[in-house]
Order: sequence, then C-alpha cells, then structure tokens
Amino acid sequence: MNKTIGFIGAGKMAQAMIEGIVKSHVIPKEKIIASAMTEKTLEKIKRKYNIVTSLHNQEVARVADILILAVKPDLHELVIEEIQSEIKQKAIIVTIAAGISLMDIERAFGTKVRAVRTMPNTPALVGEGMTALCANDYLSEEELLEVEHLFTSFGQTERVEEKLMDAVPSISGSSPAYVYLLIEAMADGGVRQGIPREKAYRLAAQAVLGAAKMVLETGIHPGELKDQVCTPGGATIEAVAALERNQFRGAIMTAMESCTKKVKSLL
Ligand SMILES: NC(=O)C1=CN([C@@H]2O[C@H](COP(=O)(O)OP(=O)(O)OC[C@H]3O[C@@H](n4cnc5c(N)ncnc54)[C@H](OP(=O)(O)O)[C@@H]3O)[C@@H](O)[C@H]2O)C=CC1
Ligand SMILES: O=C(O)[C@@H]1CCC=N1
Repeated sequence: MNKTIGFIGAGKMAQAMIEGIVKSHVIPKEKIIASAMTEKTLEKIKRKYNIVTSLHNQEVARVADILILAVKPDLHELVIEEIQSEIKQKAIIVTIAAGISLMDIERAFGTKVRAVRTMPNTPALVGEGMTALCANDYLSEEELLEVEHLFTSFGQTERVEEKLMDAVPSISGSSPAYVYLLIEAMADGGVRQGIPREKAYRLAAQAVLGAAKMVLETGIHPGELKDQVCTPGGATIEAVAALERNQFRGAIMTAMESCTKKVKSLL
C-alpha cells in the first residue's frame, strides 16, 4: 500500500494493530505515524516498532491518508476539534471506538468527511484479528477496499450494517476477554487435578484454538461438533450437563447484553 497510516492514540488496541501491520509488511514502517498523550507510550512504541511518533495529534493528521482514531470514545469530539482543520482533503477517518457512530464523526468534523466505523480486537497482534466495519456514503468502494486491505493485514474483516455495530464489541471486540477467562478457568481446573500450570495453559488454549478452527473450517454446526465429542454415557456429557446446570450459555448471553448496554452509554 502506498499510503500513510496515522494513529491518534497508541494504547492497547492501536499497538496490537501496529504490531500486526508491521509484521505483515503491508506498509513500510516509515509510513506509519502515531501520537499519544504521553512521551512514555511513544518511547515504548518507537523502541518496539520503530515507527514515526509525535506528541502532536495535528502532526499525525497532516500526513495521514488513513487516519485511525484510537482514543477512548469520549475523547473523539475533543480530538476531532483539534485536528479538523489539518486533515488531508481526501483523508479517510477510521474510528475503532466502541459506540462511536459515523454520524458522530461527521457531526464532529462538520464536513462531508470520509468515515469508516470499525470494531477490531486485540488478536490483531498475532495476525488473527477480527474487524467488523461499515462506511459512510462519501467513501468509494475502492477506498473502502483499501481500508479492508489494511485491516486484513492483521486478521479477518466483515462488513456489518451500522445499526448492528453497537452489538459487535460483545461478540468479537470484547469477547477475547471472556475466552481468556475460559482458558484461565480450564487451566485452573487442570492444575487442580495435578497438571502443571504451563502445560495446562497450552492444553486449554490449543483446545480452544482447535475448536474455533473446526467451526470456521468445517462449516459444521457447533451443536453437532459438540455432539461428536460427547460419547454416549461418557465423560464429556457429564461436563456439559454440569455447565448447563450452571447456565453457561445463559451467562454468556447475559454478559453480552451487559456489554452492549454499556457500549450504548460510552459517549
Ligand atoms: N482494547 C481493546 O481490546 C479494544 C479497544 N477498542 C477501542 O480502542 C480505543 C482505545 O482503547 P484501548 O487501546 O483499550 O485504550 P488505552 O487506554 O490502552 O489507549 C488509549 C490511548 O489514547 C491515548 N490518548 C489519550 N488522550 C489522548 C489525546 N488527547 N490525544 C491522543 N492520544 C490520547 C493514550 O495515550 P497514553 O498511552 O500516552 O496515555 C493511549 O495511548 C477505545 O475507543 C476502545 O473502544 C476497540 C476494540 C478493542
Ligand atoms: O472495553 C472496551 O470498551 C473496548 C471495546 C471492545 C474492547 N474493549
């Protein structure tokens, strides 16, 4: 890609994306620039990724063809006010923030700005991210494809209607956190039965990775895949029954509902 990518905000999510982009070589390091609030963060990312950094958001806005707003939702208005007169005429503004709509971006800029709303996740760091995205009408299909090309450098992308974007954090943006809880719980359960801690993490994490791949690559319904593991009268169905008694699936759905409720109130 022959574009300059700017990040305003260089926290956990931006760093995962930067690492994914740098590893994929989709863009030379010299064409990535990031700003943050503190020198400490910038020193860290400079040391780790050797990209260009600046303490000044306007400096990033001035050079970016694709400008990624990677600050918290409630900082968007402030940041946009700071940079609105500096962006390139054809800049594409991408937000990664939960709960920030295309309309919020357009309203804050007060012009017909090209805007893309995305929801990535931290597995971008290892090239296994999942990003949902949608764009406003000021972007051409070609421009949106360019943004998708950038995001596929660190994982998969899926276009999602904007009206569903508030629900996406609960299923893919935030959900790695629930999966880490699951892996940690499985590892604790293993340790409780005498399996050494490091082996327990490896066994649990690879089982989760393998199960996810089965869903993605075989196309078989997750219920049927579960059935294949449950030998009649065997051990697995006992574990499944215990999970059902403890409302495992209900607990996940309730958690997702809480997540989306919060997303809608983040601004
Ligand atoms: N974490 C995740 O898994 C995901 C997060 N997101 C979204 O990403 C965004 C950032 O979240 P996350 O990375 O977790 O948060 P962090 O707190 O890790 O990062 C926030 C970043 O914003 C910087 N910052 C704060 N104020 C300013 C400012 N005025 N100008 C420029 N930079 C500023 C901070 O600088 P400094 O480091 O110097 O303090 C920090 O680098 C949020 O909108 C969130 O919804 C989306 C998907 C997943
Ligand atoms: O916790 C949050 O608000 C952000 C959104 C998705 C993941 N982290």
